[in-house]
Amino acid sequence: MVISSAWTLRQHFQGFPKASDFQLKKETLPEPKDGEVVVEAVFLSVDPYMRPYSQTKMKEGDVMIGEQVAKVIKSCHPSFPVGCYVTSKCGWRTHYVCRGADLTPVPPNWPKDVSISLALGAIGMPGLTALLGLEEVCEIKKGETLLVNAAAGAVGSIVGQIGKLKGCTVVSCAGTDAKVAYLKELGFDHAFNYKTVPSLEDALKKAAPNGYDCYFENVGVISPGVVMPQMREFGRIAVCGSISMYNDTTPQKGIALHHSLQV
Ligand SMILES: NC(=O)C1=CN([C@@H]2O[C@H](COP(=O)(O)OP(=O)(O)OC[C@H]3O[C@@H](n4cnc5c(N)ncnc54)[C@H](OP(=O)(O)O)[C@@H]3O)[C@@H](O)[C@H]2O)C=CC1
Ligand SMILES: CCCCCC(=O)/C=C/[C@H]1[C@H](O)CC(=O)[C@@H]1CCCCCCC(=O)O
Repeated sequence: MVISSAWTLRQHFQGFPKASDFQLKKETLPEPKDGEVVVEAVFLSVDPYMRPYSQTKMKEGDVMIGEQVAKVIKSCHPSFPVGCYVTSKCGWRTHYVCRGADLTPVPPNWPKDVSISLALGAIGMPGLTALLGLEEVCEIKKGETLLVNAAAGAVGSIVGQIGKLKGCTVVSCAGTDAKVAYLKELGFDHAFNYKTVPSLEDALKKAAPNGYDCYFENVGVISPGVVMPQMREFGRIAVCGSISMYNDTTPQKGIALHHSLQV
């Protein structure tokens, strides 16, 4: 018998999420049927999308959505033997009975010195988002100048690193000096703290006097009025997210790049 603990949404978030919006519940799991497995969570992910998606895709009392890296502890599916690792969208819970068809295997040749948590990060959804945004949306090319914000985050840090691998000049910003130091460690060409620079406009101009070919927008805090005049002719903008707005209780006024983002 396996008892699962699950974090549920006690009530929809109003503004910034609070601990009291969640409730931990226990549940006794049934035995797996043919084609099913029981998984045990190893790593859970907490991602920005959960804030807006909870509003539209969850009802109060539901288990929090999310992906996890998990270990198979009981199996009735030949492709997922006991002991193998998988990624699974089974939310914030310790254990779950899943259909094998809903699981993605973590490759068995995963390097021993690389944490499997990366299957939720650089090698998972955030890394793929970075790759797709740069290659498919921005169609980035060698020699171009790329601007990325939330650059120390799961998506932004991969955006900048792919940009460097592609031979681009990477201008990055983040919200603390410690993060800016990390961006420099990653080898990004320019990094600044957008909260403390005297003028965002000047910081962007100083880093790239000839302007930007690509802008990977994660936050929604640099106003279009500042960034648009600094885009080069035929420049491309990937509006990946607008995290600074997810906790807003009233929509922000003015022109924004993110207005067509929907969940
Ligand atoms: N379109 C898609 O398919 C996907 C879009 N996304 C989007 O990409 C963006 C980044 O995601 P991800 O890298 O996973 O995020 P992380 O949680 O790794 O990083 C988020 C960072 O955003 C910055 N930030 C700025 N304003 C706020 C705010 N008001 N509240 C919280 N954080 C803020 C902070 O960095 P700092 O201190 O530097 O300001 C924070 O650390 C999000 O907008 C997300 O929704 C993510 C995955 C897929
Ligand atoms: C205005 C909201 C913008 C949110 C942008 C964002 O962070 C999107 C992330 C999704 C991306 O499109 C690809 C994904 O896998 C992200 C999460 C989608 C999860 C849906 C979860 C539903 C569930 O588990 O039931």
